[in-house]
Amino acid sequence: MIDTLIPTPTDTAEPAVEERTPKMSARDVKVFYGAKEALKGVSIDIHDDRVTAFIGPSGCGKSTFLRCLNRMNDTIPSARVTGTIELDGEDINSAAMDVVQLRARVGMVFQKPNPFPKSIFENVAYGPRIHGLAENKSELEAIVEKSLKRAGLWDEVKDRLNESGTALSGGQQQRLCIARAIAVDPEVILMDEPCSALDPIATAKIEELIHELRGRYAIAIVTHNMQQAARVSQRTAFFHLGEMVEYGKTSDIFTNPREQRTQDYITGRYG
Ligand SMILES: Nc1ncnc2c1ncn2[C@@H]1O[C@H](COP(=O)(O)OP(=O)(O)OP(=O)(O)O)[C@@H](O)[C@H]1O
Repeated sequence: MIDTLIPTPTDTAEPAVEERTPKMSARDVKVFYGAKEALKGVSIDIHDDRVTAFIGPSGCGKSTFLRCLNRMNDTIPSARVTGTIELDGEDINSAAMDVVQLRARVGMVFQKPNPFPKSIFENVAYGPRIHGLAENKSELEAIVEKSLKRAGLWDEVKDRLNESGTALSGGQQQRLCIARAIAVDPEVILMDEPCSALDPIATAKIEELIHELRGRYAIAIVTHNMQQAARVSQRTAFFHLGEMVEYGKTSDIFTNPREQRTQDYITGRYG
């Protein structure tokens, strides 16, 4: 075992789910921004009931890869993606895939909380409404309540649902964004450094929430914070210079990595 400053990961008692079909499966995924190859052939499986963390130094391609998983790179004109990514065995880049539907099934929470400039209620109700998930007002209200409860925000906002989402604190806004993602009944939630704009107390709340949501959704999280990866995830992928260097149980990555580059990173030799 190597000496790191990382808390002991808590995934050791986790049952093996490798035998199950992965929720998402990426094979030889490359991303080019113009002529520059930012991601050099990443293959990884993402499972249900589990948090997968992507770690690595700045610019190594973590966010680029995360964005491939719900085709957010489509919004960047210079980006070109090759390789295959499947969701429940379906190719997400095929012409048959409805990208709006895909982004409901694979929701995303960004680094900076980005609620719409609308009421708290509307922030959560918008997605279910455009996806036709509620037949009437009371069904919509029930979805909003359930989503805010799952995001751990209901008690704080239930008496002010008509106030603007942007008037909430940063941590509350981020939980509102999580409620918004949950409201359309996703299967996967992608989080791109969801705590980097938050103070330690708000961060702890989001980490607790990730822990609670894990049983319901497959979660993939990009984080700069190795302690956070160790606390919240059961699987960790280490990226370096556009490659995915190592992927495995979080406890193995932080205590017994196979690759020298992973060891150098987690012991703070570079990053
Ligand atoms: N829209 C873009 N256009 C051109 N190059 C980009 C774009 N987005 C990212 N890149 C480049 O791709 C590489 C990977 O970037 P990416 O943001 O995925 O890394 P990261 O590991 O998430 O970094 P950080 O931890 O700093 O967010 C970097 O060299 C970056 O400059």
